[in-house]
Amino acid sequence: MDGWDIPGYTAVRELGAGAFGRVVLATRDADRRRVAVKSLLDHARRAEFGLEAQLLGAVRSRHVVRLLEYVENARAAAIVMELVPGRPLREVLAERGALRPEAALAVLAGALRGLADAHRAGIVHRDCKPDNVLLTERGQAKLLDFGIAVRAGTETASVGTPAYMPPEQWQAMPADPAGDLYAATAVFFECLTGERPYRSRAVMGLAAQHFQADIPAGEAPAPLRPLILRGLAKHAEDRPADAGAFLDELEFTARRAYGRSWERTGRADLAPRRLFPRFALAA
Ligand SMILES: Nc1ncnc2c1ncn2[C@@H]1O[C@H](COP(=O)(O)OP(=O)(O)OP(=O)(O)O)[C@@H](O)[C@H]1O
Repeated sequence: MDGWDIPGYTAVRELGAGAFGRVVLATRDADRRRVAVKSLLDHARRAEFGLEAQLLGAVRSRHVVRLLEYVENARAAAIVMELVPGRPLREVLAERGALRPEAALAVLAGALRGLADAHRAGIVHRDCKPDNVLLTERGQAKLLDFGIAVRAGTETASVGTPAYMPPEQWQAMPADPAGDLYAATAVFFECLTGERPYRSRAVMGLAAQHFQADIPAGEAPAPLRPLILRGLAKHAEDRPADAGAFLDELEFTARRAYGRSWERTGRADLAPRRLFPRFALAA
């Protein structure tokens, strides 16, 4: 593969490319283990990339992709991760549009579990969106891409993905876990309806909608509207106290509306092997 210079790893094929790097399926030469390697293309961003690896390495969670190693030398820098056989939620939404409510709830539950573990480690993800949620073969959601994550309380310029960004992130307020609950709810809304909550094409128009527009909870199935209203509350203090508290609300609501096996039903609906036979990453 062009430009591949990560000692100890052999590239197999590209999995995805981002703004500053690319993610490659590779094998670890020592034991032939298959891994995902995110390598840096823009070396001016080495410090940020190192921080991404450090923050990812600080999170221990079944719902966050696991860091195996950070490789750095004069020519290259690479984040070596467990390979998650699955598909990005973005792809699944593009193919299917809205998901059934139980599947949307399973995605939100997985994202909240991953975020709860990140928050427990003092880290705010700041970029929860369908591109950064992988659905495993068993239909579980795993968070990835800690590229703009920071320690809670850090002040930075306003960065993020406009469609999912909470009002306080637009205002460059110190990073707060409550912002991740907002972004996860925007993703949940998209899973339920096939649309983002706010759709202005102009960035400033989108900002205004996040700040002022009525929360479009009416587009979601009636039993789930309270979750949308809580998670997309304009003010952080009106959202659930933390990801764990939001999970409790979710579980209570889901069980009442869809019965005790809502999560099993939702995950079965998301399991890529059944729905997407072309997917063969694990083979
Ligand atoms: N551990 C992994 N296992 C399997 N696939 C992965 C893994 N990590 C990343 N990918 C794939 O690579 C894509 C890009 O990953 P990631 O978002 O971390 O890169 P990025 O360069 O930061 O991208 P962007 O700039 O779009 O945020 C993901 O959407 C996913 O499809």
